[in-house]
Amino acid sequence: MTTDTIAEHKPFQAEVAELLNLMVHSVYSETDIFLRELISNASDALDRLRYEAIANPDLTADGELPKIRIVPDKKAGTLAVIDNGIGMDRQELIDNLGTIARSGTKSFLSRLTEAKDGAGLIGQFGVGFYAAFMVADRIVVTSRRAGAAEVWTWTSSGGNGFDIAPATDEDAKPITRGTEIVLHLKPDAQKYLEVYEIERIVGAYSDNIQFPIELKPEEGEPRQINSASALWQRPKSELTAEDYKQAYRSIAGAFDEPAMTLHYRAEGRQSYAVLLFAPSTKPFDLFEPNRKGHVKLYVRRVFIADDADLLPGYLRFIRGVIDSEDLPLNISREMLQNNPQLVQIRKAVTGRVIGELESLSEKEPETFAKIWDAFGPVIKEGIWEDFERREKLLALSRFSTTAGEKRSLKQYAESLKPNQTEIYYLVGDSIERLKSNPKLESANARGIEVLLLTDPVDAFWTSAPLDFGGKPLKSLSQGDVDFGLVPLLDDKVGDNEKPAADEAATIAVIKDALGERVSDVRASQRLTTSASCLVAEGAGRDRALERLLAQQNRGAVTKPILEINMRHPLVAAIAGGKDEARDLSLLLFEQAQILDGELPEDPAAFANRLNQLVLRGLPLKGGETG
Ligand SMILES: Nc1ncnc2c1ncn2[C@@H]1O[C@H](COP(=O)(O)OP(=O)(O)OP(=O)(O)O)[C@@H](O)[C@H]1O
Repeated sequence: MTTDTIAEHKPFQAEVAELLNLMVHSVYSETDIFLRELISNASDALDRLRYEAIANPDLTADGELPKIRIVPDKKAGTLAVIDNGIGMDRQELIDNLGTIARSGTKSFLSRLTEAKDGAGLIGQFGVGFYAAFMVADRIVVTSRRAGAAEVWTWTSSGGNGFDIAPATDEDAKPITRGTEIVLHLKPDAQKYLEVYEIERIVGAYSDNIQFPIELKPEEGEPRQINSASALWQRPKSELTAEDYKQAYRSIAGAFDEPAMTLHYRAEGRQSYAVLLFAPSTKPFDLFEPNRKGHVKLYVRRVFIADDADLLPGYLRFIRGVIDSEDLPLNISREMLQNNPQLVQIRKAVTGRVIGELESLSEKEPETFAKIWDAFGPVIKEGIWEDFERREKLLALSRFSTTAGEKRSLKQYAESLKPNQTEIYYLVGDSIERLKSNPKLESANARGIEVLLLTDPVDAFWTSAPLDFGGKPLKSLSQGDVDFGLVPLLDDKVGDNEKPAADEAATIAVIKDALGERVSDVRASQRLTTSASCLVAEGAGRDRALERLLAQQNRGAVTKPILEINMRHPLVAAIAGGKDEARDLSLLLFEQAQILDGELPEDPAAFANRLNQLVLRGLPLKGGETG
């Protein structure tokens, strides 16, 4: 160790600099969270030490008990948070406190810059250590990696980077292992030196930290200010809703209320305690490509991993802890992957979570609606992925339909029309656009309910063969539909009328005009008032899925089928052998594209054609329809 502190100066990664800029010019009222973040880091460091010491007991051979200590110093205007955890060496200080490795940081930062409710967003992202710059204008971190001789000091005043230097002997001596973080508080943050303020914040955010948190007042002995119990190990009967809320906030680092809490102990072939929560708001990274879960694995109260795949990807929004009594403590990360005990736990807990969601949906539909609004699109991934639980997940799903909002398939099944044997849906970009889609006309005329699906994931899960209660799910933009046996609500409307044109002749003319643009032209069962629509082959992909895949360059769009309404005057005009038959045929095709949210291949030619027809003041045969 040297007392010669030649500091090396390093810049922050661009994202950190941007984040710090936001922190320093903070507009957030919730500055309290800085302490929660530092305590949470200290607790992680103690967890990691305990974990590493399983393989390397020397690390904790000194017998020092794990703890976190908070030391306010009014004279110096500093607040210190000290832990005797794993610590950081020089490189770790540089890497961990100079960069943000998390994916999605850039998009988060731009949202943070725009958002009014910054604190809520910070909670979702967990800016962690950097939150301390909301209250401090200078931060000094002194750390000794457990087992190492060297102690390093990291110093920064925000903005233009940090200095890293060997700690002076005087600074190094008191740190046997772990990290000391000294915040030089800004003038307007001096309140954080008050004992009652510190106690209040720890009580609110960090009471469930498993390690003792001690407060060392300027006068008197240090005393513990949290309850330091593994709450999930305590019996349910001892715990209040408030306890659970606090536990959720401290385990998940969240600000919202849990919408669902699941706490139980499994006994039998395996024993483990489970404490899981469903948040009531959506985190920012829900749709990040790496779909990691947030359930922490403990073994006999020792933290093992927070990415152990304890639940399937479609339940990745669930937060909490699973604490096993049977797994070996020295289980390695590689072993976690295929451990048969964990596979069993995963299966059982997944079943419990889904069961709990089911019963919540029945007993507290409004609370369930919150979860569904935030995470429905994620849960629906499971319909596609989890074959075994497909029917259960379908039953859990809620839909916007032509009959109302938040409808379940059970409700749908209860309101089937006479002779209706299928469950119908339509996939598209927006509810408004779907509602005006001509493919709904014939279903509407019969009062048949149709699910209107607008989440991107809907195009995928619907491509699996699905049925609910023995009724197949069927797309209204794919294959044939036959509503023939379902009576019309008002049998004077629409499709009981006699076709105005000769079907075979009309279709031949249109086919000739459209050539390669379509794979077929057919008379439609779907339409009552509109002239035409486009559908996909029954056996192929739905048009919405094709469009989505084509946008991502993952597959070519196949040719659609043009369906025409034989009772429509435009169609009749084609059959009338008018000179305009070709233009009218193209128009039927292009209209249908536009109604599906697509652009005609040649918009200029389309506009031109339309203008020509309007100018000619084409006399239409039959009555005017919509
Ligand atoms: N007291 C500490 N002891 C040891 N390492 C620490 C300590 N504080 C921070 N670190 C290291 O610095 C890293 C960055 O901390 P930071 O709080 O910014 O993010 P995080 O803890 O990884 O994420 P989050 O705050 O979202 O949980 C941590 O992952 C950890 O490796």
